[in-house]
Amino acid sequence: MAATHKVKIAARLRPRLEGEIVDDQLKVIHPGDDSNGSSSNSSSSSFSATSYIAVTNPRDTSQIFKFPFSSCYDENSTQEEIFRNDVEPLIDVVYSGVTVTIFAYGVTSSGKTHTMQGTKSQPGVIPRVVRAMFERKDTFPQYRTSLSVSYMEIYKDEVYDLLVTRENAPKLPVRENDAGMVFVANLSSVPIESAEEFEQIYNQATRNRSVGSTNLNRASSRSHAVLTVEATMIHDDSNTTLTGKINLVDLAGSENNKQTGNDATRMAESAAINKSLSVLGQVVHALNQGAPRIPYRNSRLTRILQDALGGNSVALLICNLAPGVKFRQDTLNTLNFAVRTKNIENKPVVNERDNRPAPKPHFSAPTTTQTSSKAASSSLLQAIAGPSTGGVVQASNPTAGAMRGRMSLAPNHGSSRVPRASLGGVGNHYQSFALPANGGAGGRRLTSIHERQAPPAQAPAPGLTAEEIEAKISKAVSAAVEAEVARRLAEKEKEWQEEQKRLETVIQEKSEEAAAAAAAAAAEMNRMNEMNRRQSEEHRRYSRSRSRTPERKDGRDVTLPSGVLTPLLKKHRDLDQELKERLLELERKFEKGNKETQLADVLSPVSKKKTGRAYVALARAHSEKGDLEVALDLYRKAETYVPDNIKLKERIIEIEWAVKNGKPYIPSPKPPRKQKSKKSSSSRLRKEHRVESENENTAPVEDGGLTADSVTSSRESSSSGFDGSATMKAPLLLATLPPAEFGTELTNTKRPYMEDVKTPVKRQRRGDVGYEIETIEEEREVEVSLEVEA
Ligand SMILES: Nc1ncnc2c1ncn2[C@@H]1O[C@H](COP(=O)(O)OP(=O)(O)OP(=O)(O)O)[C@@H](O)[C@H]1O
Repeated sequence: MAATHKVKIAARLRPRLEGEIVDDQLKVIHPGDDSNGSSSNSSSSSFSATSYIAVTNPRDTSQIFKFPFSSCYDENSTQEEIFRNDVEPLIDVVYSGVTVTIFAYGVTSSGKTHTMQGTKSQPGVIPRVVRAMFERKDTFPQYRTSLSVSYMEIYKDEVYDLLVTRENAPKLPVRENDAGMVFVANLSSVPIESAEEFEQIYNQATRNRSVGSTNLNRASSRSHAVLTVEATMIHDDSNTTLTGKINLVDLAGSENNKQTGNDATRMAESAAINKSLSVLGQVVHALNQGAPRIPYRNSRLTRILQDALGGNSVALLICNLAPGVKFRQDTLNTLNFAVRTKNIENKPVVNERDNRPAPKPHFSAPTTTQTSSKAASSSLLQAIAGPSTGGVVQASNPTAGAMRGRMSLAPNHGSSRVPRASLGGVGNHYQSFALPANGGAGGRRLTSIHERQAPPAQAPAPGLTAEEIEAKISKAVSAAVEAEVARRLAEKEKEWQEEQKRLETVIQEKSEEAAAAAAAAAAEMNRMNEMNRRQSEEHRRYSRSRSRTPERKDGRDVTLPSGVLTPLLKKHRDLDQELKERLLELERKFEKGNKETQLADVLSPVSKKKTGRAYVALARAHSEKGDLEVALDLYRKAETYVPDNIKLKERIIEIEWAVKNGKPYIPSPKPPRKQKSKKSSSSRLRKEHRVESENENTAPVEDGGLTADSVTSSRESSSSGFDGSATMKAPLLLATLPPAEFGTELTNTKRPYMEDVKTPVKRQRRGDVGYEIETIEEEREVEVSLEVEA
């Protein structure tokens, strides 16, 4: 008959902590409470089959979720109550040779460690269990009973022995024996003689546990801790050993990194914690769904808890709840997890071993079962089964007889730290009797083989005695059994290797992904740094040149005044290598494939200057209009014709800067034409100037170029529209400027800039008079210098 025991759930709400904002949306309701759950703050917490946890839906406060559990503890509950109600009855189950697992689950800071470990004044489940184990130890006079303890933590998905000093603690492998039992290899087990001795060992070991401070918990567990107390009961008369165990698991809490304020180390821990808890959820889900494959192997935590979830142990889940508002969603998650877990059915078995030497296998030997211990555990399991338990619980080990004698290694308790079996019960030199009841047991297979071999024995060959026939059959059965065992071992080994390979591939992939991401991030970082460096370099240069004028005036932005760089650049022209390179690059860029360049090549020097001036004038008109990108383009075209004009280069840089930084660019008023006779000393220049002066009002076209003067005269003579003759005379300019825009621009730019230059009042409006004069002087230079240099 199938013996099942559902995982039992106890929910515990911790009291409010100092500074915590708590509302009344999470309550423990006991039978007899009114509909508002007003009695949940009764002085004594309650334990009842019909208690439930009530949580108001955070999205719709009119809706209340109810989570009924066989045990619900409110914020006034004591450690003693929880122990008496839910834990103590399990002690006798342990002494009947069954494995019991109690685990505390909940969000970080919900009180798991408090419940399991407690404090000196309020000892939790662990110290109370050990005390009770010692108290019960001598009540089974037919057994010689000894207790031992092992303690491990799963930190970032690696298992460490907490009973050895941290420096010496290697990562321990999790393995599975051929009967499908999971165990931690080389985990030490320490015999204990008294509760006091245990406490000493435990306190020391707890200091080895990974604990860290987060925003939510000053001493937050960064690992899952599993303490196992094992009772070994030797029955001398029957020469059998009964092994009962209790696993006490303090899980690390699920974490929301936004709330915990985790740093990089804590984040890595948190990721491992959350991942293992998520796999735990998947395991529970798969068990509920009756999935063909349960993902125990996806984390070490679930592999180790395998026996407690759908395995062969009796399990109690203590669900810890935090009352704070900030935990509301986590509380709902925890309760949902608990609801799903309570449907999981385990099939507890009695772990009993026959220490007598193996009898010769006999095909017709009657199967001997350990009825006394089975009966004891069966009745105990029935006693602890709550209303949620599915039917009569009956532990059985149908193959104990079949296994008899073959597993005769006695557990070694002689030395103080002996690598021993832990959860699941099988160490490298110690065999458990627990066989999975859900189909994979080697023992069952052996039984069926035994049965399959039986028929030939019932038809003895003629001429052989009964003993001879029996011997032959026994030999055949032994051979078959050995072959089967070898096959199963090979299968397991293959499976294990495949799993290892798969994990290695996953790890490899993940590390490659991480490396690629890190490289990309580093490259991006370098690019950003380089950009920042360039920008600040550029900014520094400009700031230096602007240091004579305040950044802001009357709260409004003052853009970089044009021409302000002139003295500086002149002075440091040869030294400013970067600027030179940039200018050269700009020249190259615009020279390459530029029609203007080709045209400039065939123009005379004078025509080049004139065309350049024309472009400057147009560019200036655009910049005054705020159309900086077009202006920039025109200035660059002008540069094609007058590549050596330093003023022009400065202008281009200034406008580039303004465009790049989204700043306005306010050009100074158009400078007055210079008296060329004053500036120029060469007769050649004077002659050219004369020619230009003569042609000033006729807007001459020379070699297809349009002079700045022609545009200027058009501007001054026309208040609207575009001069058609200019269209004919300036084909190059028309290509860059639509007539309509040009007309607008003519209207807008018609202003008496000559007067402006000379009127102190106007200059004062912009601030510093001296500065203004200087600026305008330099402005003037940009355009006039074209003539001068020609
Ligand atoms: N029932 C309780 N009575 C009084 N204080 C409690 C109770 N439960 C928890 N606390 C207090 O709440 C705080 C957080 O509890 P605890 O460290 O046990 O949480 P935890 O769930 O183990 O957290 P983590 O997962 O981060 O380790 C502690 O200061 C603890 O003393």
